[in-house]
Amino acid sequence: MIRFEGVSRRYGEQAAVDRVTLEVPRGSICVLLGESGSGKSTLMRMVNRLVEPSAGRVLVDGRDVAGADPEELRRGIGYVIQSVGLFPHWRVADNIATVPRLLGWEPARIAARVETLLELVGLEATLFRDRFPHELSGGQAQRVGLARALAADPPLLLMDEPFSALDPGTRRGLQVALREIHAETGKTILFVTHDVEEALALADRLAVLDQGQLVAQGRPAALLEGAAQGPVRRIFGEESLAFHRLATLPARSLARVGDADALPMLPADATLKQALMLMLSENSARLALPAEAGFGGGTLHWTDLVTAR
Ligand SMILES: Nc1ncnc2c1ncn2[C@@H]1O[C@H](COP(=O)(O)OP(=O)(O)OP(=O)(O)O)[C@@H](O)[C@H]1O
Repeated sequence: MIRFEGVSRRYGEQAAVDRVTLEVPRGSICVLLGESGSGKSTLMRMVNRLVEPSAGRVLVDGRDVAGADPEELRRGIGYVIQSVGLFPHWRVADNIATVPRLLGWEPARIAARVETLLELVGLEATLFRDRFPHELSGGQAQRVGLARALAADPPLLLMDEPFSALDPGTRRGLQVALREIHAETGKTILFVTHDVEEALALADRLAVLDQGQLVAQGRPAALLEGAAQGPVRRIFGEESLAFHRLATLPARSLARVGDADALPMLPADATLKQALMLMLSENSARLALPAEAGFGGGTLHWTDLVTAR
């Protein structure tokens, strides 16, 4: 879907992005992770031509974006940023309808689309449609921003630290909402964050940037397998690596057959990190895992979890 081929971006002597080659498969959530100044936003903004590469090229669906008309390109790519950027004097519905209007959709089709999108992002249409941006909380505004980016049903979404200004609870809620929307719509999503937990909560694939260079890429579990070295070790935090690794593994991978009666119950798709958190909060060294298609259910034991590799 997106292919960066040896792309660099220089500002004077400095390479903000340095010879990055990376493929983002169709339908995946690929997270660009790195410390502040590592080049994440610069790399992402090459996709919708807010930044032009000094070298290399960016392909979307096999086509070099350098040959596309920037306005037209951007209309086909959803873009969500931290500051949301809603038009303050427009109601929520009008904000969401920005691109469909530009595309000349009929009013009835636009109104129906706005309703669908508000529901999709978890906002009741009758309550929110006619509000102005200043009548929304930060989390609600970000949901509207997401609805606006999805309005014309673009196959690709670029999301640049969209949840960074929100409190931890709201942020987790939006991460869950985004995963659900992704499962429902199958969009390809390129997501920038410097937050390791957010990256692991969202990513099908991770691309780790350090000083403009791509230093690791792949599935989160593979990336954190064994002893991560160098910048990856630093970015994930040496003392937290084992904990983060638990977030990449399904709880059911360590399930034993056993009597689960009266034990605290995990969701079927929980990770080992969620299991550890539930054990701590419930003061229970054992948990139950529900049966699901292809899995007969079972129990999870603290001793297995702490010795997991
Ligand atoms: N227009 C510009 N002119 C000069 N330098 C720039 C410009 N844009 C970015 N840079 C530099 O390029 C480097 C990478 O910036 P970028 O914004 O891509 O990093 P980032 O990883 O997204 O950081 P953050 O998480 O803080 O947003 C930084 O050192 C930044 O100062």
